[in-house]
Amino acid sequence: MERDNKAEKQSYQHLVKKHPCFNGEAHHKYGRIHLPVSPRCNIQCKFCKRSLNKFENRPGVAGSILTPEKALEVVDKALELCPEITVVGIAGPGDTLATPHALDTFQLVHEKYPDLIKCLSTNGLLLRENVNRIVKAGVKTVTVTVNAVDPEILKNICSYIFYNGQLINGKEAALWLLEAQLAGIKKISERGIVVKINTVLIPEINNGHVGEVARVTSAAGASTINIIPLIPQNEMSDFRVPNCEELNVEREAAERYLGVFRHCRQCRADACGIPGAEKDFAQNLYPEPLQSFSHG
Ligand SMILES: C[S@@+](CC[C@H](N)C(=O)[O-])C[C@H]1O[C@@H](n2cnc3c(N)ncnc32)[C@H](O)[C@@H]1O
Ligand code: SF4
Ligand code: SF4
Repeated sequence: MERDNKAEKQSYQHLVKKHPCFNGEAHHKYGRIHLPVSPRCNIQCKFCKRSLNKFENRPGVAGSILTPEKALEVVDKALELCPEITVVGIAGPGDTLATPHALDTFQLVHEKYPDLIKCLSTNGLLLRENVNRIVKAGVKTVTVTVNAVDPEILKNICSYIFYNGQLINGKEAALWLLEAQLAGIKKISERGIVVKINTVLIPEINNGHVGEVARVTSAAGASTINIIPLIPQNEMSDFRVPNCEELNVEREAAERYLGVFRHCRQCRADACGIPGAEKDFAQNLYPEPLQSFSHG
């Protein structure tokens, strides 16, 4: 058993050493490409506004939506432009498990580039039922966005979920989502996948609660947390951005339970290059005009 733990620890360290978004030291050295293949979502976070455009620099935005086959071509080109890329990530613009395109894409990328780290970001609603497919597609790191672990708080962040053909809202939606997220984190971490939590810090809604998010998700199997400041959008466009002190308070509370990643740049869903570097290669990859959200 001890040997297994040691081997697990070594493989974890080997993996995160080259992942710019799980490890602060790798952040300035290695690159990632986000493939925008997932147009739709199965829940509605009150702060999220998905858009197709070339000018906004934030999550939920991409210039176009790619098919899995086109995404593979984009990886070929990206590796030529930026050989520092070690991670192929899919982070929207919608949810990666709401449509099959992300897992189809990872499967194609894994067949051609088995050594690249595949990283999937999800709200977790459909995580537990997709564990086998995720593992088979070569995914090694999963980010689950968990904004609260108390349904009374979560119901103020998530308007509704669409689950098993049913639209559910309010506290019931929060309870379903939370149950799915924790069961999914547990199941996927038991398969050796490294799990990071994303928590959007929303002043007056979930501040003072992120330590609890870290405690509960750590017990479920997560290893790292990324606490990201709210970008006021959509139903939360009148909210304020948390200040540095508020962010630090939550990071310190979370650090008791999980490693804290402090370098997030809140990238677009089609970012390409070393996070935070001046040059983003997306403009070289997508010279063509915008496409619509059609292949959902
Ligand atoms: C656009 S989502 C796509 C992946 C997946 N649906 C999820 O929610 O994890 C990627 C990340 O962006 C974050 N995000 C979206 N809108 C945001 C906003 N207005 N402010 C801060 N973070 C935001 C989400 O919470 C999530 O962690
Ligand atoms: S789960 Fe992700 S894509 Fe869906 S609404 Fe929330 S932040 Fe946006
Ligand atoms: S959004 Fe944050 S975690 Fe994701 S690629 Fe950018 S810097 Fe890394």
